[in-house]
Amino acid sequence: MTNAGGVEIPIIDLTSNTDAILQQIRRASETVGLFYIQKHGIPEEILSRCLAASADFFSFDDKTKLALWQEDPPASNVGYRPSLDSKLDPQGTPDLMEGLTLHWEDLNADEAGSQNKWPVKVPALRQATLHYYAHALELGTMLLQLIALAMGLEEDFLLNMTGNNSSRMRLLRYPSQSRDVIAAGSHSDFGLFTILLQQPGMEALQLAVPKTGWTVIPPIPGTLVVNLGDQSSIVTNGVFRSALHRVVSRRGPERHSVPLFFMADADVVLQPNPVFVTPERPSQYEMKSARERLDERMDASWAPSRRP
Ligand SMILES: O=C(O)CCC(=O)C(=O)O
Ligand SMILES: [Fe+2]
Repeated sequence: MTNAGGVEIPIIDLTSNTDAILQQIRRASETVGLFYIQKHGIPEEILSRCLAASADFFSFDDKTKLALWQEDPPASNVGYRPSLDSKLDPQGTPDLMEGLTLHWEDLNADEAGSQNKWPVKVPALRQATLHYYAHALELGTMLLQLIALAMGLEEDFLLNMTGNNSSRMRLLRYPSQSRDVIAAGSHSDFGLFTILLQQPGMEALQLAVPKTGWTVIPPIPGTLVVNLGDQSSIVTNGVFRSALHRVVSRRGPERHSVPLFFMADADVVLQPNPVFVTPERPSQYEMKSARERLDERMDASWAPSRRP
């Protein structure tokens, strides 16, 4: 457990007994929608190499980065977007981070056929990010099963929603700051859950905790953060909470992070599982496809295209 402003956020040891893991996932998911995992099996150097290659990419000039331009979704969901191009909180100020979005491809597949946009000037980026992606997908598969069991559903319930691997990874850089600012607006993630790799030593992520308010979720050595997204709330009719979070950049150097979003496939119809719907608790969500819901959220948070 770590105590964040009076709230207990578990650090779940993934090598411990399954019942203990499920109990901790369930409790965290019903209260704050976020937990840490440790002994997750991904070697430290895979994480640090991914962050280092990402930092290397972002250090290049705008021309190099803008060559990887991501068209407005839904036309495209891979590529580069500069700072101020999204409003994760549609009522807030534009987000300060720049980002390169990737989707899964096999490292051994021919790069020429890749749907990702890779910078020719940073050849090491592909290997470093896909290495981490491969490990994180394995971990994500395990989490899909554990979270489904923690929901009281069949082990394969969430896995079956993600058969096409609609996951997305984003490499993010937050610029250095001369004062504390909201760098990514308050939001919940759109998918089932997110595995978040944070740069060691930099406190910036904050979680809205009921009755407590914004609480820092610091990077803890040897751990990764897992936060639930809206699709997990929908499946459980609101019993599992999607974590409301934001990023506050502190005065100081730039920061890097790598969220990996696990999402239901676009054609999956999202609705509460019947076990969560009772006469006392009718369905709180309209039946819609994952694609429809994603498009709605993207439309709301995507600032008008500023392609230079
Ligand atoms: O950079 C972070 O720590 C969080 C980023 C985030 O919340 C997001 O991209 O959805
Ligand atoms: Fe997020």
